[in-house]
Amino acid sequence: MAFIEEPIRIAPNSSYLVPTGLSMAFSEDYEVQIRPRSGLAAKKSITVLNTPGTIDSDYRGEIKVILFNHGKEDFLINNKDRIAQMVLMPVIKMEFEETDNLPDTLRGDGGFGSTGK
Ligand SMILES: O=c1ccn([C@H]2C[C@H](O)[C@@H](COP(=O)(O)OP(=O)(O)OP(=O)(O)O)O2)c(=O)[nH]1
Repeated sequence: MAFIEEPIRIAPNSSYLVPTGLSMAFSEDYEVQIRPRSGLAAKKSITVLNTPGTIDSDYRGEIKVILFNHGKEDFLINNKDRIAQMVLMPVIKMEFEETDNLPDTLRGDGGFGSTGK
């Protein structure tokens, strides 16, 4: 069944919420991540805007892919085109504990280029 009846056109410098026609259920110990395809990025400057997109284990709606066209030409999507890739990833659950004191490290609060180029 075609869920993209008409080709989708993404203009340069624009994003589009692309329907996949897919819904899924999986264990709550996992998430699904949506990632760009490197070929589309390298050749057409098409990427996934929110990469990696998160599909929660309790989500039952249609999975959608937020594509962004960084290129100079319109990007056309037809039914069954391969526009992104999904990866099943384990989720590590943790509990937070509030404190005023963190253990010391050499780095301390240095970041954002503090170690040089
Ligand atoms: O690229 C994406 C990202 C998310 N979703 C769906 C599945 C996901 O489980 C749900 C919520 O995503 P997320 O948690 O990233 O969104 P939010 O902005 O935090 O919204 P919410 O308040 O619904 O959690 O939307 C997609 O279909 N594609």
